[in-house]
Amino acid sequence: MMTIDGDELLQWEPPGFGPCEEKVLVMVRLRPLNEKEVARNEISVLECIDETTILLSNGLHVHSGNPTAFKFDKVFRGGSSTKEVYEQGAKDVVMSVVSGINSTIFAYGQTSSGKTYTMNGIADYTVSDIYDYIHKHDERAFVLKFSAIEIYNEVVRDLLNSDNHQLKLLDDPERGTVVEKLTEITLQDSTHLRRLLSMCEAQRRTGETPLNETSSRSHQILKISIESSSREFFSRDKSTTISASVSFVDLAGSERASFAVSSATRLKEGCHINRSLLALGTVIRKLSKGNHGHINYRDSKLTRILQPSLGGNARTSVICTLSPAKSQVEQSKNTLMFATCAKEVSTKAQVNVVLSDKALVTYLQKELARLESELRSSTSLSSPSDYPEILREKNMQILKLENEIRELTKQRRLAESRVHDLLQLIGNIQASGQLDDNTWENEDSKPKSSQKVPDIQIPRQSQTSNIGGMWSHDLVGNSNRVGVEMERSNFSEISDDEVGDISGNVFPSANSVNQKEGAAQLIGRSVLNQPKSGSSYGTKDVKQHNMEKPLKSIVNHSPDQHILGREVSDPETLSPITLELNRSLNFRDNVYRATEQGLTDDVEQREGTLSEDKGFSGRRISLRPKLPPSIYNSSDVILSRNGSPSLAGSPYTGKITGEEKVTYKEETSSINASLPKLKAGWGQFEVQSFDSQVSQMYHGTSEKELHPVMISQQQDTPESGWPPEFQRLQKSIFDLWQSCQVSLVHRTHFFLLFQNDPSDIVYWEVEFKRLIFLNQSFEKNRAMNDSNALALSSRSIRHERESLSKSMKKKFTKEEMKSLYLKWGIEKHSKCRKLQLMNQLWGDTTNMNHIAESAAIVARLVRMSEHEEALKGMFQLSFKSSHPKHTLLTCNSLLCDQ
Ligand SMILES: Nc1ncnc2c1ncn2[C@@H]1O[C@H](COP(=O)(O)OP(=O)(O)OP(=O)(O)O)[C@@H](O)[C@H]1O
Repeated sequence: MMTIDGDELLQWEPPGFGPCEEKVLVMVRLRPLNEKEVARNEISVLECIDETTILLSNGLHVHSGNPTAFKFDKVFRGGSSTKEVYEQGAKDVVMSVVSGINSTIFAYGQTSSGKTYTMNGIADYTVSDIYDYIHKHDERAFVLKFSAIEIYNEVVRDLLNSDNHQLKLLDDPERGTVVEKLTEITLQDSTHLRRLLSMCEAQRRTGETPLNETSSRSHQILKISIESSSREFFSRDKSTTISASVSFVDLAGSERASFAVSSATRLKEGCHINRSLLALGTVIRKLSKGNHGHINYRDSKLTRILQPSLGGNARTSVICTLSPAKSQVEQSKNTLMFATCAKEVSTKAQVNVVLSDKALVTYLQKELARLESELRSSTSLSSPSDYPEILREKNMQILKLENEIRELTKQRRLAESRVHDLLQLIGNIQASGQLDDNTWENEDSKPKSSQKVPDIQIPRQSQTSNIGGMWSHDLVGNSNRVGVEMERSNFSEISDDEVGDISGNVFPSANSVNQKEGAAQLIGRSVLNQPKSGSSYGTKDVKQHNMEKPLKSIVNHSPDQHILGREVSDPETLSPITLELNRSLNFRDNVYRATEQGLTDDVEQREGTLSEDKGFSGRRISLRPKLPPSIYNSSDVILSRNGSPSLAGSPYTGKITGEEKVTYKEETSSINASLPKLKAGWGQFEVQSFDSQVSQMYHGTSEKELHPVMISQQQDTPESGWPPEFQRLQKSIFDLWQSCQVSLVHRTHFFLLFQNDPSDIVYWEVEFKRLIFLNQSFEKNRAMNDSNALALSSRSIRHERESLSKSMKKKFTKEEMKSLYLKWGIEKHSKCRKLQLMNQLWGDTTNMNHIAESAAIVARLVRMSEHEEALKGMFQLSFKSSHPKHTLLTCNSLLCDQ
């Protein structure tokens, strides 16, 4: 048995963090002869001869006859106090609860042998120790809850609710058997808990039997649940919440019915008591044999409820109480037999870790890193000089994907031409006002009834996501997650309906379609929802053609087909980096979806005070995260997450605390401090000169015809030794962000993410190219005077600013806000000061301090400041080879890291 005490508790973890198999701890407690027994001149037939052995004699006296010795983990003689029983046996098991391990302690024995006497004492000492522990560990926040039931005549009752209702047992796939509608009270302090314990004692069914005037006629289960997490806002432990419960089970007397019975009521009780104890005994006996087979926990409510403690994931201890009196020798023998079987039962104790969303993201990141490192293990490249090699390798992968794209493009064309035919047909049908067999021009073109037309697939609305207003469309679709993503608002040529996943539903048989509605279903919303004017087919045709244009324009934006120095031979080939980025963002999208539910929960918790039932967010590591479908837009991401998507707040939060409000100054300085790292990193990374590329990328112009922004930047004096190429590129990006009205959250994410690793330059390049495209799209909209498209993008950034301004109050203290207004020159009595501030952010693209401060403010508002790496992992955009420690991504390492 492992010893856990005091401060070591939180560091304790079972070997390998996985389940730790251990035997049930079995103790025997002998009580002294009571007054009645003494009065009857009873003699003692039981004696503890050492700390682990008890002798039972069938004869007149324990030393006469032929005593049988029974050995247990611990035996306590009549004179032992309950304190000794607790300290020397029970404490070790019950206090596992504070380290996240469920534990259970049973009292088993015949009536009047001292079960209640022992359990009350043990519960009392446990309460003291738990609260002692909590006081010594004020770096962690604890939430304690209490519930209590009794099982009387196979009926479960809530001891904290006096209405006597019968409670149902439900089977929960994740939590096992749960008691429905059970009262669970959040504890304030030890006095509160003791008050509740007395209340349960008063509520419990007792009755008079010949052996015990206040005999407990029911099985009582008291349960204290403890959840704890670090109080520190940025603590490494914060992301891990541990949660466990300790149960105190005081069973009803194990005597035979006839033995203690004095009335019909007692007889009925005795039958039920015996039935459940018999089921308990059977379960224990089967478990003790090791060869488990089917264990029928469902034979009684008692065994159903106690299932986790019997061979489950709890640490379990059984205290068998005995009367030494000769008159009860048979009952004592039964108790000792039960104890002997219980000794052989094993459980698999396990730390119950509840992962916060943040920890879940970290976990997924690490898992990803591990998988990536496995993939790369053949090359094991690590130094910056190896980056070109990595790039080459990636290019190879990209070429492979490009081939796939070509193949899929062919397939799409084929499908389109069939859709074309079919639409024409439907056009005819619509024209004739009727869809009947005559519509089909000839028998061959008419699909047979109940026959599918397998290779015609309907374009359907693609799942789009628009996180922070960016990266919304996947042009190729889910089956081939390679495509080009671009900002929805700036890509007005493509509507949701057009951006399709060609792997839609298989066409239904034509014969089943005999009405216009049928036809509408047949060709799908994306086609029939076209404007009524003109032929729907014609419109679709044009739009399908347009759909290809952006793809081509991305490829063709550089006249000589150079993308990052790689020649692109096929005009349909996409930029490798675009492809890589897309893959990353799809991954990010998935992670966001996976965490969104928890994040929303987190927000709910922040907004209200901590309720009894919602003390903690987060998921148990063993549970699969639910993946609610979600479509993001820039305002959603800000409003619903209450912060950056990867930065799900604390697993345990009531209201935002003062600690949470990390000062704005700290954030700004941390961002400023990290800028030199980029500078240093630049030197190590072999980069091509961007000057020529950059100039060519602006509308295919030569260096002489630079964009005005670039020209002005070229005239700038380089600041503090930054490589001028990078400065120019970065400033161009800042300008383009501004002119393309790119989401502030995106700018901040990007700016904060890509500044520590020399290889990040690649992403700046990619971002630049993407922005060039967006800018062209913008220009086109302007040229076409497409006020709708332009208004849409302005609206989206305005919404974002409004959303950010709304969250300012929560994220900044009044003083901080005041000093921000002062600093940013916002008049004291002017209106909408928060919005004014938001409108200024990211505006001065020539001033690096302005940029860093803007990023710090936005980061603070969406809580992303210290998590660049986490976000980067989510974007899956690091070329860094994984650190070896990441390869051992087990729960164990996760916990250790925390
Ligand atoms: N170790 C002990 N030392 C002194 N008195 C004890 C001890 N154990 C039990 N007693 C006394 O014996 C009496 C019966 O104890 P208790 O009610 O705990 O028995 P029980 O096993 O719970 O009985 P039942 O199953 O009928 O509820 C009580 O008055 C209690 O104070």
